[in-house]
Amino acid sequence: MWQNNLSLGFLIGLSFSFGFGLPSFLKNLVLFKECNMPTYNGPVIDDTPQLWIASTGAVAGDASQEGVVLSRSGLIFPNVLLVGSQKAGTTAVAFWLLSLHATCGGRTFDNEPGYFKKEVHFFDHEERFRLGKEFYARRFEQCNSSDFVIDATPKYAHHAIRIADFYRQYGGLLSLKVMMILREPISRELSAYNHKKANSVNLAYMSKTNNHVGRKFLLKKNYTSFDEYVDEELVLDLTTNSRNAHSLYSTHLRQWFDVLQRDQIMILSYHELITDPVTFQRRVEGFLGLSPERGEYSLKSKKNEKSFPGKEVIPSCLTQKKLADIFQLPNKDLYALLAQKPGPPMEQKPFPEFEVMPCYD
Ligand SMILES: Nc1ncnc2c1ncn2[C@@H]1O[C@H](COP(=O)(O)OS(=O)(=O)O)[C@@H](OP(=O)(O)O)[C@H]1O
Repeated sequence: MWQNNLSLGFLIGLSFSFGFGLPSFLKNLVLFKECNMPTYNGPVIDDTPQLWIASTGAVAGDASQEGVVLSRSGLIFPNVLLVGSQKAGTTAVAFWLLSLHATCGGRTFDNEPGYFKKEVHFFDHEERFRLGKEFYARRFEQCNSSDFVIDATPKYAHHAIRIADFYRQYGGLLSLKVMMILREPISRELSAYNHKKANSVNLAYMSKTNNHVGRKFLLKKNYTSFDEYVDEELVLDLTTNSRNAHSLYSTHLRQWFDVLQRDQIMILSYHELITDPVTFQRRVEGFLGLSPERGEYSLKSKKNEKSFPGKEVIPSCLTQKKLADIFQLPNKDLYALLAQKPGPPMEQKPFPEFEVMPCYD
């Protein structure tokens, strides 16, 4: 299968087509000329597009001691962002990635909720963003020997412009890699509803979650069903393109495509994650330049089977039809956008159209 050979072939092909000898580019890590960190003795590279190629040279488990990802300001920021979509398997993918030797995630302070290690919520939480670059970088100080520093905050999908401005200002924009997993919108919305419902009914969880720091994922009111939630809240969010319109993917992707080179962005399919996790994993490995995992933890398809009062596993056909009508044009727009702007070689082409889940009458 081409996917199985993708990572190595891609690395070798790119390295030679861009004039990098394989051994040297494996050593080259992202560093910017303004940076003056005493711990780094490797090459100083300007912030040019070639850096993207250089940074793909890292090999899982081969994170050298000099493998520091430094920004122009001398601070460590993530060089890999998994920006969503919310409820599209980002936790499973982040846990897999963070289990590899070459990767490093955030750490938490004070009484921040534990899941802030996976999702740092810097760009999407105003009060955290206002604390500035040092606040963000402090969470990654322990990553100074990692090739890949990862923040997997699903709500970053909405914040392309802010994120690009930040990296443009402090360095690293051209070597940043962004991944986004897309899930059929109605099932994504149902999953989000269930998540909010679970948190709303689970008082123990709520009291554990730090109210001040963690923005809670709760229902605005105690809806009795997905139908009611759709009618009273979701339709309005979607038709007004509110900040909760997470499933209007093309709107967000257009912004990402404007601020980054298309090859810096990998669009992945949730359907593939659940039906063929090995191929999904190979794509991510190829994109990041990780060698296919060597006995390390691998990505597995594992649905959340937790049950709680009020959980709904399929929507009513009436509600599904209502949402299908709303998503029809945005989905078409998404397929056209992805066809028009093809991504890195390991991305699925054409991007598979979403399959609607079963419903009940
Ligand atoms: N490994 C794996 N394979 C396939 N599917 C998985 C996997 N892990 C989680 N899931 C399903 O993904 C949904 C949760 O997505 P996220 O982790 O992105 O949620 S969150 O945004 O971080 O809250 C949630 O979907 P629903 O079960 O439909 O709610 C999970 O079941």
